[in-house]
Amino acid sequence: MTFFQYHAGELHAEHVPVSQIAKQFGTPAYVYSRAAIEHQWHSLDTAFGDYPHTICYAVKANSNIAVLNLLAQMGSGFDIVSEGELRRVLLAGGDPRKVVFSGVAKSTGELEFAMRNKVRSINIESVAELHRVQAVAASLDVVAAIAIRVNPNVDPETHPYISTGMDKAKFGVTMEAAFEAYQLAAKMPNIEVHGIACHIGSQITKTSPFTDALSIVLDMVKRLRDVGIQIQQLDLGGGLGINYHGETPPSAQEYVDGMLASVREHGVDLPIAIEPGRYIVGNSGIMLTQVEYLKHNQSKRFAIVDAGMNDLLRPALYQAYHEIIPVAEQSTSPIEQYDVVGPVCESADVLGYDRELSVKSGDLLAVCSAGAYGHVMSNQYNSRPKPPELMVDGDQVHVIRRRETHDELTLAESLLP
Ligand SMILES: Cc1ncc(COP(=O)(O)O)c(C=O)c1O
Ligand SMILES: N[C@@H](CCCC[NH3+])C(=O)O
Repeated sequence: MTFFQYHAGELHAEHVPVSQIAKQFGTPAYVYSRAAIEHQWHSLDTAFGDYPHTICYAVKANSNIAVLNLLAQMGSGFDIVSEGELRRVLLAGGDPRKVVFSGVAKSTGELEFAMRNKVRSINIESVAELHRVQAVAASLDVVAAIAIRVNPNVDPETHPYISTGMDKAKFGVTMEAAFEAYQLAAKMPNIEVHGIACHIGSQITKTSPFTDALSIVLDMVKRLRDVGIQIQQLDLGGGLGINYHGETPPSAQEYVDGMLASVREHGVDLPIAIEPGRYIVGNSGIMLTQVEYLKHNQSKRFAIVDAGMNDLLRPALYQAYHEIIPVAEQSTSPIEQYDVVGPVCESADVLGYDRELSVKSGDLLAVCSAGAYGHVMSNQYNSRPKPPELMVDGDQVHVIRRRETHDELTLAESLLP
């Protein structure tokens, strides 16, 4: 189901013509669909049926407080990786008792903040961190609930930059070290062993890496049981992929069914938490951009647009493919093959190579599947203000982050005395 569709030759976001959004708010701009976000979240939630579960949306994928608020209202929990993300969750009305805290480098200050706000679980990524968590909890005179994020050494078969569950990755604790770390944690006075966590990577388009990792996790849960350590929650991470360019990832139901079959088979039917990010917001957003100039040389044609790698980094960083489609379906311009490039002074500033487009200067284009790891990874390189974020809800458009101004770009800077 898509909430971005053509009607009468015009791309719409829900009921709003996208050209109208561009006219009112300018370009570049991120446009999200509320109904799409809700649909994706519900599809995962209902897939669990009455099996005890918490969906801990991965805030890093899109951390706009309006998005978080929407999810909090639906009952979502959150996966965070920093104090900043926890502050956003709290601002958005999220429940800290449904928050899991991941990340390899949690500072003492961040741990204090998380403990003061009573997050559900601190997902420990090293033995050194376990010692720090014990020390911080003791200094606050609290008991911190933890999970150990294990690294099952499973290949998620995705881009190497977004693979996290193999032994060469910095994430998590190897299985052998985790078994020992749990026994150490069980003896620590200010630690409560709550769960086990595992996240093997992102944009995973097959079920097998998830079930392979899960069966390793479940074996560990049973081993821990045998030494008297009772795990209360399985946090199975995020990573479910989406369709950017013809991928066919498992559906929410297939993904969840795979998990439930596995836990039942192992006799370990504990409550499950998952940490989906991309699946919920990825295809719920587009980035709108306008063609500034067309240009060609002997070997290439370029459609030079007003959005660059600073606005959407994924193509430059991961060679990620995002569909680029015209906002007006019909055009009188000839169809040509273009590299769609941005204004930034870098050769990697390409949103898409060799795209068949019929465009002229002034035309609007939509860069699809931009709702996850889009605005959150944007930056002001080349002193370019960040684009606005707009949320369409039926026939309404809400500004959920206004366009940054040029004045704001230098606000935190000062001249030498
Ligand atoms: C610990 C953790 N949880 C959840 C996610 C969300 O991943 P995705 O957006 O692929 O669902 C990530 C990012 O890969 C992560 O590092
Ligand atoms: N930023 C990545 C995903 C990273 C996931 C973080 N654990 C992307 O855009 O695909």
